[in-house]
Amino acid sequence: MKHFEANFDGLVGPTHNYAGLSFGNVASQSNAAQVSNPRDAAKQGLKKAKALADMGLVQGMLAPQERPDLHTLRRIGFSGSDADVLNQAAKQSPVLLQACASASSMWTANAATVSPSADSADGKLHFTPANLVDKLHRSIEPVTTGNILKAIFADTKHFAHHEHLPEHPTFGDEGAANHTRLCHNYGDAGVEVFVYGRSVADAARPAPRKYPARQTLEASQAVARLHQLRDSHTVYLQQNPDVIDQGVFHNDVIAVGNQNVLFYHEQAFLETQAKLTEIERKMNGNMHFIEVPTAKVSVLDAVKSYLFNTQIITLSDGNMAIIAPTDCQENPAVYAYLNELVTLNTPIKAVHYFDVKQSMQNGGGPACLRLRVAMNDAELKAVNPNVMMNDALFARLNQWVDKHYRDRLSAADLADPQLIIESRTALDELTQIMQLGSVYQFQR
Ligand SMILES: NCCC[C@H](NC(=O)CCC(=O)O)C(=O)O
Repeated sequence: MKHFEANFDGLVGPTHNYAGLSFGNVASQSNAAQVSNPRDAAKQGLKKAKALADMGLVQGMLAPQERPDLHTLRRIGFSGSDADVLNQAAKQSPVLLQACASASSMWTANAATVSPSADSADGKLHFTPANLVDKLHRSIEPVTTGNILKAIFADTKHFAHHEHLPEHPTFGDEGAANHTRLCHNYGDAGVEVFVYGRSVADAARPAPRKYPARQTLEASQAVARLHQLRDSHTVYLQQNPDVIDQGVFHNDVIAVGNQNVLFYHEQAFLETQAKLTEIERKMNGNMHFIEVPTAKVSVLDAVKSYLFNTQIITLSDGNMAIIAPTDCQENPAVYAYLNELVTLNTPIKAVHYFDVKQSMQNGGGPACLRLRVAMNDAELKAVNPNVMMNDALFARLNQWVDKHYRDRLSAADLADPQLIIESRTALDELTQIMQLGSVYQFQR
């Protein structure tokens, strides 16, 4: 039986826009009110996904969500026809309309936490959608995310789906962005590293002062229980609150792992040495810890370039490659570091750069755009094949984007009643392309 890591990228939705909704996310805040290009955004993402499929990786796509979310707008008291609801919201509270119109589900690293069958006591592959309670615009994602995941990973013999955690700050959960699974071979029981920003129960632990810590220890522990992980193969690690205050709103902005490689910034964690020792012990040794010193790359440069929001992938020859945003090439310190990294004696031998600027401008790099699912042949056979990337799907989705997406979207456009009609028409067609059934409110 073959074991490997599959990546499921978020297809960027038709309402991709810059609304400055994410306090603590520097790019989101600094690009607020810029005009976006949803068509380019979707195509940049598709290109990256296709390139990984062409490199031999198993690559799927996850469908975007219905936006503007009229169901939520009605739930908070806007009424009448769809056009009335949008019009009232735009007049009375543009920020609520923006929160209900974000295409933020594109960052599927925040869709869910995933534990492969090799790690869980019942031998199933587990999914828990993230509740994303820290941000209003993201807190409305988990129900539809769960519907989409169930439509793709439907077979209950292989896949276990949990409800998102209770919607309270105690259980602030950001999904895979704060979770890294390490292993020697993908089929071996791995070590699941949960990185949290604060502990609710242990208020004595340090916490950020300026920006929110989105992930709590309590949420990480709950997910580990649901996924039936063993303590002997689980590590809880606290993010350094000082870097959260410098814009590291998720752990995947400052660290990334693959197999026995952990690539992270010197300032990423608290109690770094003790925790790395625990990881090394639970992995039974043979780890590659690649620590990037501040002297070579500052936290500021890491946040700007998204050096750590890269994907580390294993190629068929066993070597690893980094999938980086072109922003890393444009930052001299980071580019110099990456050029040096491939010459060092680590499994990482190459870096490939992709332009994902439409997403980057909202604080989402290559790693944010994908949900990793380590699996085996038998499990892959049970996955809905219509979401898997290949020449035909790539061509079909590019046509679909050309047909339905706008090439510019500003805040004012979000109230345009035509936008919701376009979005629903597009998504209805997409659910047929991907054979997802009725996953959206407007289809139920
Ligand atoms: N993993 C990357 C997530 C980026 C995402 N940005 C946003 O939602 C910005 C949306 C806006 O400001 O329009 C976030 O902060 O959760």
